Amino acid sequence: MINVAVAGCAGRMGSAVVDAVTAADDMQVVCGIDPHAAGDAGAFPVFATVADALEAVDADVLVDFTQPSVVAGNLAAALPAGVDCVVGTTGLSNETLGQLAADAAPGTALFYAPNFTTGAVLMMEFAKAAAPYFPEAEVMEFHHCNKKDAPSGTAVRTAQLIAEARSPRVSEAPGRETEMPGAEGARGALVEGVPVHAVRSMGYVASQEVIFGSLGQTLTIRHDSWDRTSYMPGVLLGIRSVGEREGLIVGLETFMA
Ligand SMILES: NC(=O)C1=CN([C@@H]2O[C@H](COP(=O)(O)OP(=O)(O)OC[C@H]3O[C@@H](n4cnc5c(N)ncnc54)[C@H](OP(=O)(O)O)[C@@H]3O)[C@@H](O)[C@H]2O)C=CC1
Ligand SMILES: O=C(O)C1=N[C@H](C(=O)O)C[C@H](O)C1
Repeated sequence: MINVAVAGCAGRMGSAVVDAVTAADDMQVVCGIDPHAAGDAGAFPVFATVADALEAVDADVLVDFTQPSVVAGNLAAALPAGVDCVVGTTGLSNETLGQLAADAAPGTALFYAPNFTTGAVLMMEFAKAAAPYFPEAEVMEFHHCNKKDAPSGTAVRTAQLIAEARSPRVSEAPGRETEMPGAEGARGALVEGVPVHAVRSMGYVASQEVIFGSLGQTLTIRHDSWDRTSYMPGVLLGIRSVGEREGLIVGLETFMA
């Protein structure tokens, strides 16, 4: 039985993780961490901080779906204590993830996936495959309006993968110099040289399009998450896999067969 602590257990993703772990035969939720829900009576104890939780319960894995501003502190409490971490919270740079993993106890792993859906992983793989053949690439991402970070972690990772895979022949697509006064930002944010556009609206869960262009043609790769259950098989795969690993691991593709 894998003992799982869920940080952000009262949130949109955290509550879905609690349901998915509870429904699985080989793992159980031993506690939650969520400041405003701390002390709630329920199927498991809820603590205000990761440090409080790890003093009170024996957890094998910490799953974190919290906020960009708090995830680093949670990991800094769990990793040196030898608790493997499965992280979906976006907004941390690769450099910060590396520093946190360097402070982990021996044999302990930090697994971060900017997106736990198989479809988004494939979208990024397809974008990586297309990038050398198209001089132009832009990312459009669409999320619910309560999202706390822009651009999304998935969009940032996609831009990084495109930048790494590009041939030297990247086009000079019209940029900031074409933005009209009072409409600065119209061409998006440049992430690793790739324009990224973030849409926030009620109605979306999470969607992304990657648009490639070359002479007389475009190629659009699109993924949609319509429901947060789409992330759960990937999160459970991470929980089951992380115990055999050590150090920093980025991307669900590492564990996909
Ligand atoms: N990698 C992936 O596949 C996915 C990643 N995400 C990412 O997951 C994160 C969470 O998203 P979502 O569930 O929508 O957000 P929510 O705001 O719904 O949930 C976050 C929860 O964390 C709580 N919280 C705040 N501070 C702490 C703390 N110090 N310790 C523990 N819990 C805390 C919040 O409480 P309160 O509201 O009271 O502040 C809230 O209940 C985001 O970064 C998002 O980008 C989301 C979907 C998929
Ligand atoms: O906040 C969200 O909802 C999501 N966040 C992740 C991201 O930033 O890419 C994953 C998915 O897009 C949903």
